[in-house]
Amino acid sequence: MAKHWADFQYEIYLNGMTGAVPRLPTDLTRLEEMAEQRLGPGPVGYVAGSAGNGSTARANRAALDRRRIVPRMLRDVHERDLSVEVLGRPLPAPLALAPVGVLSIMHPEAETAAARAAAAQGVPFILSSASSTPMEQVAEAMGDAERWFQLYWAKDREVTRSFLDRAKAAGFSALFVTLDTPLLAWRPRDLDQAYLPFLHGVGTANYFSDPAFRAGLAKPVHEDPNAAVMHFVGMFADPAKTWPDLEFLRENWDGPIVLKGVLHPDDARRAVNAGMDGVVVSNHGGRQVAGSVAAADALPRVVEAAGDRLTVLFDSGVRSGDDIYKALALGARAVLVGRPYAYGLGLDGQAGVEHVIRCLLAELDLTLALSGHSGPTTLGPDDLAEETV
Ligand SMILES: Cc1cc2nc3c(=O)[nH]c(=O)nc-3n(C[C@H](O)[C@H](O)[C@H](O)COP(=O)(O)O)c2cc1C
Ligand SMILES: CCCCCCC(=O)C(=O)O
Repeated sequence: MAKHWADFQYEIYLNGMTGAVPRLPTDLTRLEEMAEQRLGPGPVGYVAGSAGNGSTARANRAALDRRRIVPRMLRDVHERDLSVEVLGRPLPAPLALAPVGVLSIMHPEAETAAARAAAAQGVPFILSSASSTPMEQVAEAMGDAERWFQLYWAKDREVTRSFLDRAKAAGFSALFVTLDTPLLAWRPRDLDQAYLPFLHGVGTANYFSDPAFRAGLAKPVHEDPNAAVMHFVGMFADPAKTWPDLEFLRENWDGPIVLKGVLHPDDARRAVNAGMDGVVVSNHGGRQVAGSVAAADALPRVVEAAGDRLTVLFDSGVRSGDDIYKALALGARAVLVGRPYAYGLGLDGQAGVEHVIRCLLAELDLTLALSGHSGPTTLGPDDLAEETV
């Protein structure tokens, strides 16, 4: 029998009999405020912030909230199984941790603690290329657990090649290429505090440890760290890239390639033509295009365009198990979550990230069961109604 993630619920109640209550709230929307009180406005502002006046982030939430679940009754749900296959890999649940850069602003153990939490819960960890920890160290912390690598597609081809070689050698099985960040967006919350973590003594050890990156520096990183950061900022992504450039990645990566940040159905068709394996329907959690379409509103059209030719994943605004349910019902195979686990990390390290994963999946398990589903594979658009007001 598959694991019932919902058992976490009674674990919490039973622990309560000895006076113990969870260290973190089980309504994950409360984490941001707690994190801000604990960690201060700079780092949490960077994590919580979004592009422009925040309308894309709000639209992400509104698009999920507007869709309502239509539960079905009297369907045997006593045995449930949340497992799904994603990119040819069996996963215990339709969830992965999204790539989030420079996690050392949240916790000294940064990506290593988050990756350990993912491994402990059997959820894939997607490591950001802008991580504060070299990818080899993260891989070592994960043993043989499922790990995927997110690539910012650098201007310098040798840096990209070096990252791909390192990721392959470190056992990352899939490549997530982020397309929505050829430039850093206009982010007022960070601008008003003049806070960009990379320039606050944090750096990104993943780049700074890379031989091809270091070859482009006039002085070693420790002699001129700000110059190293500005070199990173200037080359981490490339606004000149176009679809034919994907050929280089296809030639240099043997495993699945997923394009992150696709919102238009024509881009999904282009992904198919370019030999890609999947897309993440995402607007980067509202952090890139101010005024963008909500990710959940874009999802059905991308799913339709992809047919069975691409694995379609989803992120942006997921805060609860019922949000995951809705994304799956709209056609996503699995969902990524970003900010909630970054706050969990900031508040309680590896345990905080595990708490976030377990809350999301317990709530998903219960929402499925209470709505008449034994697992994610039977969900479809008929399980949702859309509020029109
Ligand atoms: C602080 C922060 C840093 C991020 N860094 C990256 C990154 O390095 N690479 C990337 O592809 N996406 C990055 N993202 C975007 C996430 O992968 C994801 O798309 C987004 O967080 C999903 O929205 P959510 O936070 O509402 O779950 C970052 C997001 C946040 C909040
Ligand atoms: C200037 C470097 C930007 C890295 C972007 C990290 C990210 O994806 C995000 O903040 O969002």
